[in-house]
Amino acid sequence: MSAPVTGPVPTLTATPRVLSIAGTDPTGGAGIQADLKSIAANGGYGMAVVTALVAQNTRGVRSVHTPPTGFLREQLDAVSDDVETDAVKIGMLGAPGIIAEVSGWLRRVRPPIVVLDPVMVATSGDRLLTPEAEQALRDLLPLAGLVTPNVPELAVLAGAGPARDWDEVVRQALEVSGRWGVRVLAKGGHLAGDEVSDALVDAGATDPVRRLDAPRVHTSSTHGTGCSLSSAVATWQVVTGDWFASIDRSKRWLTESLRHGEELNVGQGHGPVSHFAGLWERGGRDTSTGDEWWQRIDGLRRATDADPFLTGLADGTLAGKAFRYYLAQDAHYLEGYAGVLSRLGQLADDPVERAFWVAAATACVTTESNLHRTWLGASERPAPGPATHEYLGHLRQAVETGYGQGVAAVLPCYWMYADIGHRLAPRAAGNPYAEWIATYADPLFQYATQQARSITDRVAGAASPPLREEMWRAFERSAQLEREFFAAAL
Ligand SMILES: Nc1ncnc2c1ncn2[C@@H]1O[C@H](COP(=O)(O)OP(=O)(O)O)[C@@H](O)[C@H]1O
Ligand SMILES: Cc1ncc(COP(=O)(O)O)c(N)n1
Repeated sequence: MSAPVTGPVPTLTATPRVLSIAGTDPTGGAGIQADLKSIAANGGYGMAVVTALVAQNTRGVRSVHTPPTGFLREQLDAVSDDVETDAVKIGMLGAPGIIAEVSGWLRRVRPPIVVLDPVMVATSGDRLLTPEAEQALRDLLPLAGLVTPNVPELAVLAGAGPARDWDEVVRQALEVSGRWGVRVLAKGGHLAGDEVSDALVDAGATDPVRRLDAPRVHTSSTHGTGCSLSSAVATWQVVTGDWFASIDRSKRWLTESLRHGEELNVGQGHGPVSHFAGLWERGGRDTSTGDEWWQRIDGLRRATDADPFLTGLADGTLAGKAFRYYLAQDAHYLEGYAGVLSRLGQLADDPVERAFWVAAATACVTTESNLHRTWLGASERPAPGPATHEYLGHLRQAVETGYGQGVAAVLPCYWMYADIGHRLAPRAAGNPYAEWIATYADPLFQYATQQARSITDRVAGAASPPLREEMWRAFERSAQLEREFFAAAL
């Protein structure tokens, strides 16, 4: 039974009204066009005041047209005379006159949330801020609640050369934060490595450096990532009131959008990210944590694919003895696994999820008895091997720690088998193991895998960052044990 609800009932948050003050990108990937998409994708209502009209595309900037500053003021006043703005995101400012105008407006209107993306140079390498404007931009920093420089921009703000590694990024961010009394989101997109780190740096806080890591997406579609991230953070900050939580949500959304950027097929240079990919896929705002984990175990999955047990299954050369050992272990495993699944059924609050786990446990028992009838003789029953023991021990421990950990721990057993089955089935046609492989390529099993994935996404989407981290560890450990389970047969 779930605990009775006590304390204040949270009210539904109204849609955040977010204003972007930035330059344009007619190809829609950066600047104001990206900001509006990002605000909408993250659940806000976007508004836009144009500082500069930029003739640019995914390959570079051709020219910049700056309307008179008096007209900029008219745009800003047109918004603030009429609309109550919950958050402002500031992007390309270009020149000192524009900075002065925006600074004056901020002092008059005092919007509650201000995120400043100190745009200086486009991804293409073209300057978007005149060198004379750099000092004026530094003077604007204290008016912002958060400043989001990339590596070269941070260096300019710190008055140093571009950082070459993460420690230097953090040092420069602390320096900028301390000197201007501003929170800094230091972004590591320009550094190398398979993980991309960002950090919320606040020199005056008890915990001055709070880091977030995400898997690096290997893509050329990185145009407008900074614009999109800062707009998302401004939007989430209205909802959460917590900078770190807002950055975490935004970054997970951005990583997913980066992953789908190339599918848009826009332009020949650095293409845009796909702001609405998650929305299109799931009809909701939550990001797919499962997809992120799946990408993180990419190396492990490749290694599993190359495992001699699996290559032997695919081409039919696997020794019958090894296969029979594997099946006997699988029978032990399924027995324990059915218990773990029914425990998940007891823990689930949601009736649809409860029904899913109970049905899954039943299916597991049926599969195990079929396995005995069709593949294993009654006499063949070696004791559970160390890999089987360890895997089951891990699953039982995870499910006893909590529903989220349990859900995450059982996911690899679905997903890795469904994935391997789907890919091996066509290659194995006609060989002695084809029938066994076909059970995992079966559409019903693929469908169950989809359901297990969406349950995981739902639970992880609602989880606190520490719980999500525990879920990830449970998932990753299961994926490793899945591989060891195959390897143990040889
Ligand atoms: N290839 C990538 N994969 C995942 N995240 C990325 C990638 N490139 C950039 N990011 C993220 O996008 C955001 C913008 O990063 P960055 O490239 O440093 O700034 P900018 O777009 O302003 O140059 C940061 O949160 C960064 O971690
Ligand atoms: C109008 C405008 N503003 C900002 C950027 C920077 O884009 P990025 O986010 O890729 O650094 C841009 N290219 N154009």
